[in-house]
Amino acid sequence: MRIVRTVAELRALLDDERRAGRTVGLVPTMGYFHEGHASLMRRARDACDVVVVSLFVNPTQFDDPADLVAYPRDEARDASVAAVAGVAYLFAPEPAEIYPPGFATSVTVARVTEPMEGAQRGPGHFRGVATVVAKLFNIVQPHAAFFGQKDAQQALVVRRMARDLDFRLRVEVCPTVREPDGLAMSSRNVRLDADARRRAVALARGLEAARSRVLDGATNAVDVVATGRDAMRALDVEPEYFEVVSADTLEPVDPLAGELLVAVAARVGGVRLIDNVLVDAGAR
Ligand SMILES: Nc1ncnc2c1ncn2[C@@H]1O[C@H](COP(=O)(O)OP(=O)(O)OP(=O)(O)O)[C@@H](O)[C@H]1O
Ligand SMILES: CC(C)(CO)[C@@H](O)C(=O)[O-]
Ligand code: BAL
Repeated sequence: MRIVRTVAELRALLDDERRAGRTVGLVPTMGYFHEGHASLMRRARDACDVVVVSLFVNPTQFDDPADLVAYPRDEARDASVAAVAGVAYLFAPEPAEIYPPGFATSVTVARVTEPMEGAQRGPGHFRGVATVVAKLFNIVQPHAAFFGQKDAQQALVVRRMARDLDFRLRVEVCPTVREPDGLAMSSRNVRLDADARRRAVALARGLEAARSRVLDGATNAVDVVATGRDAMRALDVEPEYFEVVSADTLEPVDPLAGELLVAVAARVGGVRLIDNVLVDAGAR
């Protein structure tokens, strides 16, 4: 596996790969790899001949400077995880390579960016995500790009942007990988102390309780949300938001029907976590 620092070098390498007839898969990340990241890399390796992983803690998507400073980093360990997963190129640029002096452009996606993470983290969050992902799509020009369902709203934002801006690639969303107790893997989990780690399972428990309530026939989102919130409070965790919405548009559904996204965010011991499940209300 080769570590690449510049756009020019990566472009030259990938031009050679494409000339040789090989397909290219891209896995965008912010590093500090766990099994969720590795599963995306393996899926990309199965689907494409050459896998590029980008490792860039994108400053423009952090509205909270403390969150950016505290974001965990370990490039050496990440490089070995990526190599084992069969990655060909680890693109790990400095911020000035992505945002050179004079940089003045951003990509704004309307509607799906507005609720949940957009409302909590501020309008800059998804603008930062969409802008850097658009740049990565243009730099790498992959045949397919792989994202995790754990960041469900981000995946919808990326799909919307790719469709609206005519990017010629397939966006694939891969299942959430969980710890044995159900906690969704996340780079930020490393910041949980022992008590917070024990209580962090509240997000998965709340989502499971809500899913059961939908599958038991609930038609009102308010009831489902109350069930989910109660299950979380049993572990002394108060959600920032707990929503049951259309999985396609993130808009309210009343009465509950079709493919639903149940999504939650909560601070546990000072660490902000998110999680979600898809529930097919048509299957009941
Ligand atoms: N548990 C997981 N299962 C599957 N995919 C995941 C999981 N966690 C993250 N991903 C995906 O990996 C990609 C890179 O995410 P990122 O580097 O931000 O990791 P992260 O663990 O989500 O970090 P954090 O949530 O702390 O920002 C994203 O597409 C994200 O959805
Ligand atoms: C997609 C992404 C790499 C953009 O910085 C980031 O939001 C992430 O890691 O999910
Ligand atoms: N994993 C989503 C990127 C972020 O938390 O900023």
